[in-house]
Formats: sequence, structure tokens, C-alpha cells
Amino acid sequence: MYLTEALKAGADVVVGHGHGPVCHFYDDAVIRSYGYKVIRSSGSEVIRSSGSEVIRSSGYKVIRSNRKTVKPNNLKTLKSKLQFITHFTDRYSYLDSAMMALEGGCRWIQLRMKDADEAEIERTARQILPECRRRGAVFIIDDHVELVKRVGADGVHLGKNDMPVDEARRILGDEFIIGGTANTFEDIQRLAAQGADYIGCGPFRFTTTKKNLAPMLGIEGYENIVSLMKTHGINLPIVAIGGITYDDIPQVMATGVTGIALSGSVLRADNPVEEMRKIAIQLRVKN
Ligand SMILES: Cc1ncc(COP(=O)(O)OP(=O)(O)O)c(N)n1
Ligand SMILES: Cc1ncsc1CCOP(=O)(O)O
Ligand SMILES: [Mg+2]
Repeated sequence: MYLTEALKAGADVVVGHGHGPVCHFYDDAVIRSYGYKVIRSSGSEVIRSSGSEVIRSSGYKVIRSNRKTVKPNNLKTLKSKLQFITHFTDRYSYLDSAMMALEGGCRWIQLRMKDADEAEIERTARQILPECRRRGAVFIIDDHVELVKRVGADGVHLGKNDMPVDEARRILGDEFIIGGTANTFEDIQRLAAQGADYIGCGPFRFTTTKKNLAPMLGIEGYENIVSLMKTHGINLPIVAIGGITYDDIPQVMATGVTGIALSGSVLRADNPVEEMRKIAIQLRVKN
């Protein structure tokens, strides 16, 4: 059985919508995002990447990727303009969402799994981390400071109901990225004083991706915040978040924010990989 063989090949061989490593009911967009090519020949199907190791069974080949590992430069990240927030849909798992974002050229992934227990988050984090490393992408985790340290992620994102940024800094030190959520300029002042590396600022507009949303900022809200930051001499990267789509990007970036974070508009697209690619090109994200 190819399933058994593929499972043996390792947890990093992940195909399909399911939460397990291999699922029969895949679609090509998801498979490609995992670095595999689907080649159909004389009734059999071959799933392959550009790596070296070949496992062959019942007409299927799974070739493991051989790409090099790159630890990202955190300073560069903070100038990065595009962060993808993982989510699940009826078509895609959290892991699928991260893989498609990476395939589309995003180089900053935040693992956010609000309703999952820590063991499941850790399992998913350990699957996504090597994929980020292979592409030189930054990998941060929402909420879970200790988990970031345990799995060796690049950082954490913390909101108002999470561990305070200064406490997280004492645990993680200066090598890890710590992002904080702001809904107002006062939040930004507090986070700057606590030593946040960047601010996730929103929501831009209504979104179903997050419950208990703060009031929407809109374009005017970002303009005010950016101008107040200038007058108060606060120089921190600001990532706009909340319901942002491809079409919003020029206007949002024109407010002077550093970048954007998004999720739903990519996952709702007919082809999430291509949607992310369009967005990465528009923001001139370098790979
Ligand atoms: C980039 C970014 N900005 C804001 C948030 C929201 O964080 P938080 O307020 O803690 O809410 P949850 O995401 O934990 O529901 C974020 N995650 N990322
Ligand atoms: C995590 C988070 N915090 C504020 S809005 C939001 C959700 C972002 O996802 P989307 O782009 O789907 O609105
Ligand atoms: Mg949080």
C-alpha cells in the first residue's frame, strides 16, 4: 500500500485535506504546495518533488525533498511586508494553509490554532517549522510562549489577554521575535515600552477569522496611528490585520504601515497559492 509506505517515509510527507500525513482525497493545489509534482502516467500516479529519496509502491512514488535549511534573519523579518495567519476551512487544514502560503511566496507564517489543545498545536508546529526553514521563512506561534521555546520557532504573537510582552521577553530573551496586538495608539505606546519587536494593529475591517473583535480602524484609523507614532517618536514595524484582501493593499500600505497580515481572503480564493503569489508580488516580497 502506498499509504503505509508514505507514512513510513516520515511525518514530513503530508498530502491532502486530512490532518494525518497522507490523505487520498487531495487536490493538486495542495499537493504542489507540499513541494510534490503529480505526474499521471499509464494508469499510475507519481507524486514527486525535486529531492532525492524515492519510495515506490503500487505505482506511486514519493520523493522526499532535499532542500537546504535556512534560519531566517529576524531583523529582516521585521521589515517584512507580509505575514500569513494559519486557519482551517472545509477544504484545508491548518497545515495545508501554511504550506499554500509558503508555496505562494509568503515568508512569514504565524501558526494560530485557537480551538486546538497544546499537543495538537505542537504537532502542527513541528510539521510547519522545517518547511519554513527550507524556504528561509520566519515561523512564529500565536499565544504559546513556552511552546515557541520548546519547538525552536522564531517568535510569538501576544494579545491583550495573553502573557505580557515584557514577561515573554524575560523567558525568550532577545533572539526571539515578540509581536503584540494593538487596537489603539495607547496600546502601541504600552507595547513599545514593554519591548515588542512589531505590532499587529487592527482590525482593518470586520472578519470572521477572529472572535470578539475590537472596533474597526479603517484607513483613517491607520493614518491617525501612524501620524501619532511619528509625533511621539515611536519607530516600530506596524502590521495591519483584519479582513484585508488583495484589493485593499495599495490603500492600506499608503497609510504608512510596514506591512499586512492576512488569512481568510487567501483561503477563500479559488486558488489560494495563486492568490498569495499575487499578493506577494504586489508587496514585492523577496524569496
Ligand atoms: C499579526 C497579528 N496581529 C494581531 C493578532 C491578534 O492577536 P490576539 O489579540 O492575541 O488575538 P488571537 O489571535 O490570539 O485571537 C495576531 N494573532 N496576529
Ligand atoms: C488574528 C486576527 N486579529 C485581528 S483580525 C485577525 C484575523 C486575521 O485574519 P483575516 O485576514 O482572515 O481577517
Ligand atoms: Mg492571542
